[in-house]
Order: sequence, then C-alpha cells, then structure tokens
Amino acid sequence: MLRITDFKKSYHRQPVLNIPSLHLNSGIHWIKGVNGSGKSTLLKAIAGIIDFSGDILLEGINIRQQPVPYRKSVNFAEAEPLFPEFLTGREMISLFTTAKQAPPGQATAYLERMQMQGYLDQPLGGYSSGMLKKLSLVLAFLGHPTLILLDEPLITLDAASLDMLYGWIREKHNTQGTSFILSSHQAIEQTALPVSSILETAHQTVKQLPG
Ligand SMILES: Nc1ncnc2c1ncn2[C@@H]1O[C@H](COP(=O)(O)OP(=O)(O)OP(=O)(O)O)[C@@H](O)[C@H]1O
Repeated sequence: MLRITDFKKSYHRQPVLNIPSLHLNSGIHWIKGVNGSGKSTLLKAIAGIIDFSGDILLEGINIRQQPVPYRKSVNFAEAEPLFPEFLTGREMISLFTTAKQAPPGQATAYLERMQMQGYLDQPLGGYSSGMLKKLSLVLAFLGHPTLILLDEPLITLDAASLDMLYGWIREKHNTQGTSFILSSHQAIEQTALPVSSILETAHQTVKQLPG
C-alpha cells in the first residue's frame, strides 16, 4: 500500500528522520515514539505537506511525479488542527466535501453521529479544542481516500466520541479497504482496533513491529 525509500528529513540542517526503506501493507498502523522522535514529521511528509528527500509511493502513485492524484488519495487530521477562525464548521465541511468529492449525505451522517449539528454555524474561533478535534476528524473521513493519517486522534475526545471514532475506523477499513496510520502516546487495545503493525520512531528512524 505505502512504500517509502531513501527518506531523509532535516529541519535547519538538523537531521530528524532517515528511513532507508519502509513498506506498509493495507491495514491499520499505529505509530508511537517519545516526544520529538518524528511521528508528526513522518505523517506530514506522507500527507504531502512538508518537503523531504526520497520517495513515497501510495498504491504505486508517486508523491512527486503525480502530486494531484496522490493528494486525492490521502486525508490527514493534524494533532492540533488550525482553521481560519472566521469560517464556520459548516463552511469547512462544504469546502472539504467539494475538494474530496464526498458523496451527498456523507458529511451529515458523520456530523450527526458526533452530535455536532448544534454548533456547526458558529465561527471556528469559538470552538473548544475537543470541538475542533471532532471537526478535523470528520474532515479526514470525507471522500474515499486510500489512506487516512490521524495525528494524535485520541487526545481531547470524550469517551463517547472516542468509541465513535474507533467504530468509524473499523467501518471505513472493513467496508472500503481504507488504510490508517495513527499516532498515539496511549496504547491502542486490539479489542478497540485491529492493529496490523506498530511503527516506532526512535534514533532518527522508524522500526516496524508486528501488531
Ligand atoms: N517546523 C519545525 N522546525 C524545526 N524543527 C522542527 C519543526 N517541526 C519539528 N521539528 C523538530 O523535529 C523533531 C521531530 O518533531 P515531531 O513533531 O515530528 O516529533 P513527534 O514525535 O511528533 O513529537 P510529539 O510526540 O511531541 O508530538 C523535533 O526535534 C522537533 O523539534
């Protein structure tokens, strides 16, 4: 599903990640590692929003040579989402529905299940961190991506929303074959999510362990 080769990333000439080769099969992958070990950097590179050297291919689509089809195949929810404060939740949903060519009714179903209808018309500047998190997660599920990247999706969610999110991941994976890479500092129980592999960032590289 995802193939990374000769990957190198530095910030201000300071090396952060060096991954000679990494191949992920279709599945749900959990990325863990201590603070500052490079989890967000790896997810942002796979999402195509930061520069790096090397190659990333998703189902054979090269991030550099075919950037538009590649970006259409990947959805990303950041750890601490930042949205324009003057837009409403409904406007963000509308933008992403168009950009991701989401089928009619898809967003509404997610919004109802997360009980977000009551504040969708408020400007995002007034959203709490949990409300922003839920919005970013709904946006990441829109359309039919091959891969969904979720950076720290579990933080700031209440227990009911967390159960809902686990259900969405299982459902999207089982019904559409969507793969996931999600970072989390807290352990993910196999009963909540069937984890195919664990990726551990340490010593400027990534080690893959069985799930
Ligand atoms: N924009 C940036 N400019 C400079 N250095 C950065 C930048 N972003 C990340 N870094 C550095 O890269 C390294 C990896 O950071 P990254 O955010 O990827 O780690 P992380 O594993 O996601 O951390 P955390 O668990 O704390 O979220 C850190 O040393 C960090 O200081």
